[in-house]
Amino acid sequence: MALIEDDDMGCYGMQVTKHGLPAVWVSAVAMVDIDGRVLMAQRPEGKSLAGLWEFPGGKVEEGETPEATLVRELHEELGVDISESCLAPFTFASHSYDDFHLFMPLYLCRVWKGEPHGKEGQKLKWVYPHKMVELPMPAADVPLIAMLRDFLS
Ligand SMILES: Nc1nc2c([nH]c(=O)n2[C@H]2C[C@H](O)[C@@H](COP(=O)(O)OP(=O)(O)OP(=O)(O)O)O2)c(=O)[nH]1
Repeated sequence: MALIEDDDMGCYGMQVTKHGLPAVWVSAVAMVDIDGRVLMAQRPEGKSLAGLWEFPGGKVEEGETPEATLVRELHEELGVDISESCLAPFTFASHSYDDFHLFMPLYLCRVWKGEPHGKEGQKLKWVYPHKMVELPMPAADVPLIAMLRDFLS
């Protein structure tokens, strides 16, 4: 007998939290350079949370693993190629915005091919974790800063 019935699971991407918010799964990565700096990208005008600095990544599409999302997103957004085997699970964010609940695994990656550049016009910045508090970031990301600082410094 299945431990969890299909009806209990709901359709992928249609889950709701107890507060009635739709669950949105986003996969994100802290790309770490040789100096221990992390690549941050600024959300462009016209998007939600515009102007805030975020970890590269994006929404997990139906049928995708979070690792596959990052391989796709980093290629599309930054023009870099990564291998799934170079993605180390690090931590996650779980945060209720007004209209959805974000679940966001955060990976670490130290190896990639190519020089990251904002293919969609987004600004990029390499930031030491102890300087991240100075950057405006999405609310979901704020608890992740201390974890990166502790781990990387
Ligand atoms: N990539 C990324 N997204 C984040 C982070 N923190 C955070 O709250 N988010 C949110 C912003 C977006 O609502 C969502 C990512 O969506 P997305 O980047 O794939 O798509 P999008 O800009 O078109 O999103 P949207 O305008 O439809 O909200 O996750 C982060 O560190 N990295």
